[in-house]
Amino acid sequence: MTTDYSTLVDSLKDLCRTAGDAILTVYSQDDFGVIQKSDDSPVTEADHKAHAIIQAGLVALLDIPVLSEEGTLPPLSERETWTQYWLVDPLDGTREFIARTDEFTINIALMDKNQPILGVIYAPVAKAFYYGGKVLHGSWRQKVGEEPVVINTRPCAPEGLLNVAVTRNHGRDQLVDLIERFEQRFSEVHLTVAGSSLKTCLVAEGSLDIYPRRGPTCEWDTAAGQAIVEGAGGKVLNGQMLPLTYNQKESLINPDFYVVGDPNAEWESLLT
Ligand SMILES: Nc1ncnc2c1ncn2[C@@H]1O[C@H](COP(=O)(O)O)[C@@H](OP(=O)(O)O)[C@H]1O
Ligand SMILES: [Mg+2]
Repeated sequence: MTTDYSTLVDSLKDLCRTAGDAILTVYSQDDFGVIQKSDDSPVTEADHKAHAIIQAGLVALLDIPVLSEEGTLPPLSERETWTQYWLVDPLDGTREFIARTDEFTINIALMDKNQPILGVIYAPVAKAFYYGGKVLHGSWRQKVGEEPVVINTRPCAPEGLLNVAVTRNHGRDQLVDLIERFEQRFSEVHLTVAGSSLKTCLVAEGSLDIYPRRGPTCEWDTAAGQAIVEGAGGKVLNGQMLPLTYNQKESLINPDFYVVGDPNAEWESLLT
């Protein structure tokens, strides 16, 4: 059976809207409960509500396994048998949600042979979608109620400005050396702080050049963004300058990675 990816993406956007509204209902409360998970990261009622809506909605769309931050993690022996699966972060940027910065997202990736082939990211406060991937032959940004706009990454030249996406939270100390190297190579380096997968979206739409991430993240934090940035002409590289891999080990922790808008720029000497 062939999949109609354009129809599928429309349904994914509807599902994100529904989950986003549930997240915003919690966000509008003066006081919502925050629980610390075993990895010491926070989780709220909004994460759980979004997870339940997305899990049920995805299975109804395409009945393949769902791997979600708020679901159960099957052992690798079971996950290895999957040819396709949904990889989901129902609320990426929970710390942003708790700090009320508005910069949190829903992330849904369709994985095929352990590669993200389609991604949808939704920012509920901005009411903005980013979506795309190789099966759609491109990537787009769309505000609710408006037409989609094609997005492309931008070229990056050593003599010019380098605009770098950085996390607002822990993990910035590991970037100090790298940013010094950037400052030696580029005439000007500008840092843009943003929460969640929005950093990858800013590279995908050509607003920024690179999002370096050192320190732990999980596969559901990167998969949808990777599909989108690849559809827009960029790449997500590990420290060996190879694409990130998925579903290859028991743990879903990513290595350090670099989202680059211009894959032809001379990154290797800077990043390795
Ligand atoms: N110690 C840790 N282990 C695993 N992932 C971590 C982590 N610390 C941060 N992250 C990941 O970084 C994401 C947030 O990135 P940022 O701070 O740049 O917005 C978190 O997403 P969640 O909010 O979905 O948990 C989480 O997945
Ligand atoms: Mg999350």
